[in-house]
Amino acid sequence: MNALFSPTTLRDAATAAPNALASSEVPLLDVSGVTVQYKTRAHLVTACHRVDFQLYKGERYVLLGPSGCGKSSLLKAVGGFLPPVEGSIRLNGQPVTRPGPDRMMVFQEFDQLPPWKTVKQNVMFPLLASGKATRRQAEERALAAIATVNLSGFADAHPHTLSGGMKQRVAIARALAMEPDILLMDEPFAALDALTRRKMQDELLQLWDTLGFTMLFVTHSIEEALVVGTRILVLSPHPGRVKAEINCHAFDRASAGSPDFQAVAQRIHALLFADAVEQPVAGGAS
Ligand SMILES: Nc1ncnc2c1ncn2[C@@H]1O[C@H](COP(=O)(O)OP(=O)(O)OP(=O)(O)O)[C@@H](O)[C@H]1O
Repeated sequence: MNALFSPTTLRDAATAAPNALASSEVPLLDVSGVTVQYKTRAHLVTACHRVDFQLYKGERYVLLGPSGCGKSSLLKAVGGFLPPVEGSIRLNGQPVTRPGPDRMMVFQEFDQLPPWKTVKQNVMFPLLASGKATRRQAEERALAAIATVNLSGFADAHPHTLSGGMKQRVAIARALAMEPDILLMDEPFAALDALTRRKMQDELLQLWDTLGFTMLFVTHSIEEALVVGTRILVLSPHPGRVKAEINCHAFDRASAGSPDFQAVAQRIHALLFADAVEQPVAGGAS
C-alpha cells in the first residue's frame, strides 16, 4: 500500500497538513512573472500577463477570475502543457518544462475518463503508465483510493453507468492515487447541479482533512473559492493580471452565510470588476 493511502499516514496527515503549512518557508510552487499567450493564424492572444504567486505545501490555493481571464491557461502552464512566453514556474525549486506525475489534473469535463475502462482500470492507468507501480501495487492503491471517495461498490463499473458527481470522484481518486506534489483542479465541479456541487466541495475538504494534499483550484465562483480555498488569487478580466491575494483560512461551509463571509465576497466582487490593483492582503475575516 502506498504512503498516502496507508492507515498510518491517514492519521498523521490529518494533523500534519496545517503544521506543514505554518512551518513551510520555501514555496512548493513558485510562479514568477508568468505570461501565457496563444498564437493563432490571425491573432496573438494573451491569456494572462505577468502573474506571480507562491503556493506552500498543504495549501488549498484558488485562482479566481471571470471567464476568459486565463485561469485554465495558467493551470495548464503549471501542468507543463503550455510553456509561458515570459516568466518562470518552479516546483520544488526545479523549472517546470513538461507534464509530470508530480502534477495531476482533474478537469471539468465528465468525459475525462476513458469509457472502455472500468473505474478501477481508470484509477490504475496513470500508476501503470508512469511506471510508479507494478500491476499488483497499482490495483491495491487504486482500490484504496476508490474507497476514500466512497466508490468501493463501483470499482468494476464503467464510467457511463455513473452520475456526474461519481465520475468526478473517480477523477479525483485517479489523481490522488498518484500522490502528486500538487493536485491541479480546473473547475472540477462547474458542470454539476448546485446541490451536488456543494456536496463535492464538502467531500473534497474532508479528503484534504484526511490526506493533507496540496491543491491549486480554478473557479469563477466567489463562494466556491471562499469555501474551498485557504488563499485566493484574484485575477482581472482578460488578460488576467493579479488584482489581489486574499487569505480565507477563516471560512468554511458553516460560515458561508455569515456577515464576515459576505463582506469578503462583496470585496472580491468589487475587485474583480474594479480598475484598481490591491496589494496582497491577509485576514479574510477583517
Ligand atoms: N487554444 C487556444 N487558442 C487560442 N486562444 C485560446 C486558446 N485557449 C484559450 N484561449 C484564449 O485565452 C484566453 C484565456 O482562456 P482560458 O480558458 O485560460 O480562460 P479561463 O479564465 O480559464 O476561462 P473560463 O473560466 O471560461 O474557462 C481567452 O481569451 C481564450 O479565448
